[in-house]
Amino acid sequence: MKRRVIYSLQEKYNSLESGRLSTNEFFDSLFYEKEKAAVDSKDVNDEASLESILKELDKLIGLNNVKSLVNEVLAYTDMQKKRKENGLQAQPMAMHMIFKGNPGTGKTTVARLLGKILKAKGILENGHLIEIERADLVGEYIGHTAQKVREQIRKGIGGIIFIDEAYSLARGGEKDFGKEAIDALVKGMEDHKDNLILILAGYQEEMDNFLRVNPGLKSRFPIHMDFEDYTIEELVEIADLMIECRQYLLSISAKAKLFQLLAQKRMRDGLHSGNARLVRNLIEKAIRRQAVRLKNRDECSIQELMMLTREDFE
Ligand SMILES: Nc1ncnc2c1ncn2[C@@H]1O[C@H](COP(=O)(O)OP(=O)(O)OP(=O)(O)O)[C@@H](O)[C@H]1O
Repeated sequence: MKRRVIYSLQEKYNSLESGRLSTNEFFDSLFYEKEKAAVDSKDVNDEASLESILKELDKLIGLNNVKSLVNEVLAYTDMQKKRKENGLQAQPMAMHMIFKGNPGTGKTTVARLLGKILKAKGILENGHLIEIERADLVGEYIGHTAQKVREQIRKGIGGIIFIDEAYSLARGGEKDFGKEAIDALVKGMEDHKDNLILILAGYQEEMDNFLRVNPGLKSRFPIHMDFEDYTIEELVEIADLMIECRQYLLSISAKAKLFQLLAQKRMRDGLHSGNARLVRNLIEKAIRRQAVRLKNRDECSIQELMMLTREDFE
């Protein structure tokens, strides 16, 4: 890229010397080259990082509905760009979302990746995620709520505001400042609709109720995504992924033990047993126990340093 610019610079200088370019034209063309080089290299970087974020998304186990939604969004933005280039109307898409699902089903992880993807696509300026809850929005006296909401909106601009257990905003009924927080949020998301995405997240049933008692909200959140509970087999695949990321290995008997533990937990606590969050906790605990098991050894092979055994999960 640099060589091409320098070469054309030499050419331009020759044109200036021979009088084919005026001094003004010469300098204008220099600015054009500089800006074009910057835009080109930004495109290349964005493409590269988009590819690596999409790979990260693809690696997540299951979540097929999420993956196909991301595909739709990417296709839509590409088509809008092409339509614009051809002089057709291009509508920006409202992308406020509702995420419904139990804890540990990947809602926050997906929201974080979406932020990065939308940044790489040039839809959001920063793509950062701020995670907030009722206490960050609802104040204690008149005027306090509006001030708190404004502050959170300010922090979220250019990225995503993720409100966990969003239905708790409606918890206190008519007299509570929660209703004021909802109204102020709606105003904020309208004011900044081109550079801010709001995601309301929480348990399926509670979210459905929340949207039923606030009918005006539903239409403002055009994208609804259900995060299903993982099967035990999927949880074991998630475990494999987490272990690989941390550069550990799972012995065959450790894997069988992990399967057994996950199935027992699911039997005992049902679908609230923690999904992928439970897997992460079990693995982190096993890693600590492996450390205790090995700490008095004089020497450890690489394999021993990496292997989690059945006893680490007992
Ligand atoms: N499909 C998946 N593949 C791999 N890892 C996953 C998957 N889903 C979740 N995880 C991992 O499980 C952990 C918990 O996920 P996350 O925090 O996104 O869940 P959540 O639905 O937001 O839960 P909570 O509501 O409790 O915050 C994270 O470490 C995340 O990376």
